[in-house]
This record gives sequence, C-alpha cells and structure tokens, in this order.
Amino acid sequence: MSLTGLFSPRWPGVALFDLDGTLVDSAPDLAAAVDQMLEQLGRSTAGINQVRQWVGNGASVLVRRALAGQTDWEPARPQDEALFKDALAIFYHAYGQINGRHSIVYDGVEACLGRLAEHGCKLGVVTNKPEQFVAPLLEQMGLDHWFDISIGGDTLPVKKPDPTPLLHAMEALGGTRGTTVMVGDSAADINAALAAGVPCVAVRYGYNFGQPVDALGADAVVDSLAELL
Ligand SMILES: O=C(O)COP(=O)(O)O
Ligand SMILES: [Mg+2]
Repeated sequence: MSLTGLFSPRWPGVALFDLDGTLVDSAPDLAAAVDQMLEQLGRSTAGINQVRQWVGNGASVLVRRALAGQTDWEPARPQDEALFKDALAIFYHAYGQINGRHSIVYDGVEACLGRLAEHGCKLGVVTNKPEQFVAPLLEQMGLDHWFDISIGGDTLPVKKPDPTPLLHAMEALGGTRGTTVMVGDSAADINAALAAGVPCVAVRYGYNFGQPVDALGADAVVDSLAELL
C-alpha cells in the first residue's frame, strides 16, 4: 500500500496508536526508573541509550532485560525469581513517581490526531505499558482527550504482538479490519497488526529494540506522523 491515499477523508474509521516510541518519547523516564532500580539492587546503571532498546514488550520484560543486561534475556532460574519480583516492585514504585517527568510528545502527533478526529475517526491507544501508567502519562502529555479507549499491556491476558488487544480496541470503537489502522514503532506493533489483519503504519523515530523498522512488513513507514496528513 502506498502512503498516497492511505489516509483519506473517509478512511480510517478507527486509528489505534502505540504509546511509547510512537506518541511519546518516554525513554528518559523509563531509563531513570530502570537505573534507580539497578542502583537500589547494587548494580551498575544501564543508561538511556541502552534502556531505549529494551522498551516495547512491557514492564516485566524491560526489568528482565535490565537484570540480564541484554535484550535477549534467558528464562530466569527458579532461584532468580525472587530477585526479579523485588526488581519489578522497585521499578513500579520508581516509575510511578517519575512517569511523565521528562517525557515529550513527538512532533507531528497532535496535528495527526487532530486531523483524524476532525474527520470523525475514532482514536485508541494500544500499548504494552502497564495500564496504571497509561492514563497518568496521557494526561500529563495533554493527549488524553483524543482517545476513546486505551488498552494497556496488562488490561487483557495477552499483549502485543498478540493481535487480541488491537482487535479488542477495534471492536470497542466500532471498527472492522477494513476500516482500522494501527500506528506503531516496533516489531511488536507491526506483528500484532499483521496477525490481526489490520493495515499498519510504522514510525522510524521510535525504539524498535535498536533495529530499523523498514523491512518488517508495515504498509507504510514514516519519519513523522505529520507525513500522514
Ligand atoms: O512499555 C513498553 O514496553 C512499551 O510500550 P508500547 O507498547 O507503548 O511501545
Ligand atoms: Mg512502542
């Protein structure tokens, strides 16, 4: 699908957006919370460049990656589970306090949401970020008023790349596969959209585990959501 004509006055009827790395650059806050957790456990900090590459599969995986010091974490040995639980609790507490402090809305986001809403498109957020952090971040970023639904990583029993959260949001907003688009920054978003049978726009400026998004099967890849106008 070419980008020309991808967005028209009548299409899409439902647009679903990933949050971290697509609407909001939240990596500074996530990195601060991860580093606070590592420090509290007596470990060396990871830093934002590293943490940015670990975001995209939810808080539990982020904490497991931080403990392993790499993206491909090994399944924890039973004796490591207690450490993981402690680390996760520290991370949740730290991120709950830091969430939104250094995060910023990417250029082009407001204009894109505004134009879609103007055309009667229903907007939703489908993120792997735990639900309790989603509304506070959207509110602080001044984005909450655009969205009719938000699904967090723990709202349903499964998260992206499983298609279920996308399909759930799509149906809740009265959309169908033919009238819905997913917009995201990572393989988790693109694979969820492919599995759901929903067209997908990928943004290049996000995280995607430090890898380019161009060859992952998205219908369009953009440098800014303003390109969609
Ligand atoms: O919390 C994460 O790992 C990422 O969340 P996202 O799905 O909004 O990119
Ligand atoms: Mg993302």
